[in-house]
This record gives sequence, C-alpha cells and structure tokens, in this order.
Amino acid sequence: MRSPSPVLAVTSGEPAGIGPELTLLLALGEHMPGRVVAVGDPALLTERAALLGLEVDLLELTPGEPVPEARPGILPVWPVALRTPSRPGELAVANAGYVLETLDLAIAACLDGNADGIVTAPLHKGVILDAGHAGFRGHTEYLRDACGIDEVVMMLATDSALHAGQAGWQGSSALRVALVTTHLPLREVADAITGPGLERILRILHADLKRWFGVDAPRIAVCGLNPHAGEGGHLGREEIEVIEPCLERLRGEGLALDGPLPADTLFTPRHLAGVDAVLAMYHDQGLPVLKYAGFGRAANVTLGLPIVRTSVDHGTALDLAGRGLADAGSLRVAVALAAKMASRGAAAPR
Ligand SMILES: NC(=O)c1ccc[n+]([C@@H]2O[C@H](COP(=O)([O-])OP(=O)(O)OC[C@H]3O[C@@H](n4cnc5c(N)ncnc54)[C@H](O)[C@@H]3O)[C@@H](O)[C@H]2O)c1
Ligand SMILES: N[C@H](C(=O)O)[C@H](O)COP(=O)(O)O
Repeated sequence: MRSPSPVLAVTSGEPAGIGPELTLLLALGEHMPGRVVAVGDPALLTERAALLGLEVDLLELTPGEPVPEARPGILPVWPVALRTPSRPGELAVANAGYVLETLDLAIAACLDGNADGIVTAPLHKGVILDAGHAGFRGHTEYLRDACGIDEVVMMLATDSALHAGQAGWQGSSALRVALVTTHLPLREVADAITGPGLERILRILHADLKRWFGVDAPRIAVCGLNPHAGEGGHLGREEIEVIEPCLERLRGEGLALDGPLPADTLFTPRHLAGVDAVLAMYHDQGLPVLKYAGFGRAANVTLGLPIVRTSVDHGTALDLAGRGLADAGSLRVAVALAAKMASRGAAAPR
C-alpha cells in the first residue's frame, strides 16, 4: 500500500500581500505533491477567491484531524483569525500578530507530528517590526528561535538545482546559494562574520546538502567578503584573519571547500563547474545572482532545523496583491521541495 503523502502546512503570509491568492492557487492547476493545508483566515481566503474568480472550496480542519489527499478545487485550512479586515495592498499593523500566529501554529503542528513540513508564503518584515515585535528579522531567524537552536542556514536554490544530485549538473540557471549573514544592515555584516560562526554554517551546509539534496561529497565555493577577496589584505583583512583559517581547519577534516574567492567572478560557469553550493557572506552578495538566474522558479530552504521548512523566492508584492497577476511558480517549487524533503526525512532520520 502506498504511504500517505506528507502533510505540508502552508502559511498564507501577509494578508495584504499576494500570499493568500498564491495559497489558493495551490488547489488549482498542476497537481501538488503532498497534502497541502493552508494556515490562515478562512474568511480572507474566501474573499480573495471571490475577488479573483478562483473556484476553491475550503475545508476547515484542526491540527490532528486527518488531512485528505489533494483534490482539485479543495483547500484544507487550519483557521487563524485576522485581527482586523485586510485589503489587498494595504498593510495593517494590527495583523502582525495574525501573521506570527499562523507561523506558531504551523511550527507547533510540525513539532507535534501533525505536519511533516512548513511552506511559508511571504510576510512583510517591516509591518511586524512596526507592530512592536522588536528584533524580528524574518522567518529564518524566527524558526531558529522557535525551535530553540543556535544556528540555521538560509539557502536558495533554483528549480533545476533542486532536482540535481551530483556535481556536473550546473548550468546557467541551476544554482544553490547559501548565506553566512541574513537580514542584517550592511554596516554590521563584517563584525558578524566570525570563525566559529562560519564553521557552524559550513558544517550545517555540508551535512544538509548530503541529507536533503543527495550530494554524497559536497563541494562548496566560499565567497570572500571584500572586493577581490581582500586583494591580499590591502582591501580588508577578513579573508586572511577569519575566512581562510576556518576553511583550512575544515579542509583538514576532509570538507571540499574552495575559496575565499572573489565574488564578482565566482558566479561564472568556469568557477561554478563541479560546485554543489556557493556560500555568500551576505544577502545581496549572493541573492541577486540567484534571483537573476531563476526568480519565480526558485525556493528558499532553512537548513539546520529539526523540521522541514521551505519558502518562496519573492516577497509580499503589495503592488500585485488582489489583481490576479502574481505568479505562483515559486510557491509550487517550494511545496515540491518540502514534499521531497519530508519524504526523504521520513525515510532517513538523522
Ligand atoms: N519569504 C518571505 O517571506 C519574503 C521574501 C522576500 C521578501 N519578503 C518581504 O516582502 C516585502 C516586499 O519586499 P520587496 O519589495 O523587496 O520584494 P517583492 O518580491 O515583494 O517584490 C519585488 C518585485 O517583484 C515582483 N514580484 C514579487 N513576487 C512576484 C510574483 N509571485 N509574481 C510576479 N511578480 C512578483 C513585485 O511585483 C515587485 O515588482 C518586504 O517586507 C520583504 O522583507 C518576504
Ligand atoms: N532573504 C529572503 C529573500 O530575499 O528571498 C527573504 O527575505 C525571506 O527570508 P525569510 O525566509 O527568512 O523570511
């Protein structure tokens, strides 16, 4: 008998953004692997479906109740109530608590065994901070703290990279990019890169490329921080004092690490050949390249968590919300990746 497909809790994200409509689209079109259950306000989802003419019926459930296999036009939902009505494109500080509650419910469902993974539609970091949740940085950091662990790694991968296992797969649009620092002002980046931190991140990246992506002996290319990887110390000393010693230590344990390499030329076919993932030092060193290669067809995955979590490669797109113009491609890629990870995780516990 076939085992049931994994239950994936899809948090519908910022209610004024495109998250609710993209979540509804999962019940239509191409069949999704996994049993998707949306987390959000049923009235909001019904309203957006009506606005956009999407023929989707909601099936309200509570975590722990059986989630049926996917059927076209039916979207199971774990209800969370909006704090105030939401209009497309109009952020409301009052709904920040709602967005966080959808996350809390999905995380608890995973930790309690009622879901096999979380897929997050985009939230708006600014409105959550405006609402007074000081220190909020993003899903990645929130999940890390909620799971009580010290370090996680944000990695984005284009769709073609998600389906490839071994070196030699890389083409112009197949890329995996992980980050050392995530949502941090640029001014604070250099100080946040430390030897012990970098070592923890490289260990997680190495282990999870093996665990989730089937790469037997990961080769990781590591960016320098400064222009031309510091130009021998003339343009910054982080490469000499922090990055290189850490890479040397880990090479001594057998990890295949290239670098620190100048980031401006690392993302070229010759340097990427045979590389399984690039580790960038900061958000906008690595993600513009990834998004240029595959925006709308890439997924974000949090490595190092005790639970499966993937997300979209884009934000709340307030300019598109409620207009039927948003592309659900990245959410579909994120759901497919979470389903694959959840199946792999069940088969091969760490
Ligand atoms: N996973 C997440 O939760 C996530 C990811 C990225 C950004 N964000 C947040 O989203 C908010 C807005 O960020 P931003 O403006 O920098 O980026 P954005 O991705 O929301 O928008 C950038 C551009 O891409 C377009 N776009 C985005 N998603 C699209 C889609 N699915 N289909 C078609 N076009 C799309 C938008 O219309 C806009 O022109 C910020 O608060 C940011 O922190 C959240
Ligand atoms: N850094 C991500 C991106 O640019 O796509 C995004 O902000 C989402 O991060 P979280 O998954 O941590 O919310």
